[in-house]
Amino acid sequence: MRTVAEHASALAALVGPTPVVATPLNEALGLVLGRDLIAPVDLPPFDNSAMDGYVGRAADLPADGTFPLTLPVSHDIPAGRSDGRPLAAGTLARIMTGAPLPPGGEVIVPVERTDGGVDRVRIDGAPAPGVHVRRRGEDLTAGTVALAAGTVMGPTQIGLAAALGLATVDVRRPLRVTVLSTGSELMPPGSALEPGQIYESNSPMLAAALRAVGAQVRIEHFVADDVPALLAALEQAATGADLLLTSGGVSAGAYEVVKDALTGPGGADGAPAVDFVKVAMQPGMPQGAGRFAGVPLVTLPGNPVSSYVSFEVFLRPLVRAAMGHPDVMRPVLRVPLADAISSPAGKRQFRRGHLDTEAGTVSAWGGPGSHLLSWLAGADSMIVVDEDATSLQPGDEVEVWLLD
Ligand SMILES: Nc1nc2c(c(=O)[nH]1)N[C@H]1C(S)=C(S)[C@@H](COP(=O)(O)OP(=O)(O)OC[C@H]3O[C@@H](n4cnc5c(N)ncnc54)[C@H](O)[C@@H]3O)O[C@H]1N2
Ligand code: MOO
Repeated sequence: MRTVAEHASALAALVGPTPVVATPLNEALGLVLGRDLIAPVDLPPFDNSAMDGYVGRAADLPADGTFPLTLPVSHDIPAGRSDGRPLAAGTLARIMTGAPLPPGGEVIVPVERTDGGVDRVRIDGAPAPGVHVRRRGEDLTAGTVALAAGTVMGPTQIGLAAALGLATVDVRRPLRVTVLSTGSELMPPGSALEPGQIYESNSPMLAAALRAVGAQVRIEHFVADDVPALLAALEQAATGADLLLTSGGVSAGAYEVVKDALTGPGGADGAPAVDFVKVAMQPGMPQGAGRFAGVPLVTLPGNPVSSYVSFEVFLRPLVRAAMGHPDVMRPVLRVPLADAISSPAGKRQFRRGHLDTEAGTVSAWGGPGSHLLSWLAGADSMIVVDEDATSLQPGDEVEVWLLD
């Protein structure tokens, strides 16, 4: 049996980083910069006022001068005025927040320290020159690194890139994943179920989980346990995909369509193109990985909880790494258990968890069965029990992964 770490390494070897592409800013949320973003302009781009008020010359408005003092207002400088009209000696200009300082203007008097006059204004006191002035380049200087390669483009990083006048940023593009579920018992939503049939839930769940980490997902219509039909569906699924993801059909019985279709030589050297393996974990033991038509392929077990846990353990880190994320793991805590749990010897167990933030404990949420989808949907965490632990008591500390 493979360890969890061994299978994770096998998958990592299969899927490389996505290319860095110029991407429109409004499509960059959550994507990772592939190279340093160099500021093309200064921020702020020019000296400007931080206050609505009046701007004067230092010689006309000495901070230790005699106030009140009344001076003529020569002109208005609203934000956006660009003619650069100089400030005549012995006058003030009305200036608004964000408007450029006129040549000669050094002292900003907030409107609150004046009578607010339009043609002439009474000044009740003057700050020192430079106070309330936002200097060109004081936030960022043109030619320096605004955002380093590896930065995740969140709302504030997008704001900064926009302020620098950039329409696109060079980010690793989303990984393109095609999801394909298998099983003759599976039915689409809205259909009437015959005995033995169930509604298909893995592809919507896996697609949503993949989209939540920024992947671009296509769902191929799920296929029956029929090898030619699966091969045809995989051919279609492989077009334009960076990764193929199947669920179901990989365990030990008959009618294991994924295993049946993909076992046997397929690699260039006659080696199997897909390895079907057992991983020492519960749930999620039967796994597979390889290539189909040259495209990396990961085969997940069909039980819904097994499929989702496999996503958390293997796919989520894989997708995040391919997209250049600095952090591929969920936030991890060490938390004491509220109740006893048991775990199979020699397997890493992933139990659905529920945190009690007041008590500072975690409980197993539902049993270990890999069909218990409703308990999975109610869990806020995953409890990870090491391979060598078989019986844990209340108060024992366990590793807990925080889910969204
Ligand atoms: N004799 C053995 N039987 C099983 C073993 C074993 O080692 N020996 N392993 C068990 C484990 S562990 C798992 S996990 C499952 C994996 O089975 P498959 O990957 O072949 O999945 P299926 O047999 O196709 O389905 C299992 C189960 O999940 C339901 N399912 C499948 N796909 C979907 C879907 N898209 N949406 C909703 N539900 C789905 C399916 O109806 C089955 O109930 O094998 C054990 N058996
Ligand atoms: O490993 Mo299966 O995934 O236990 O249910």
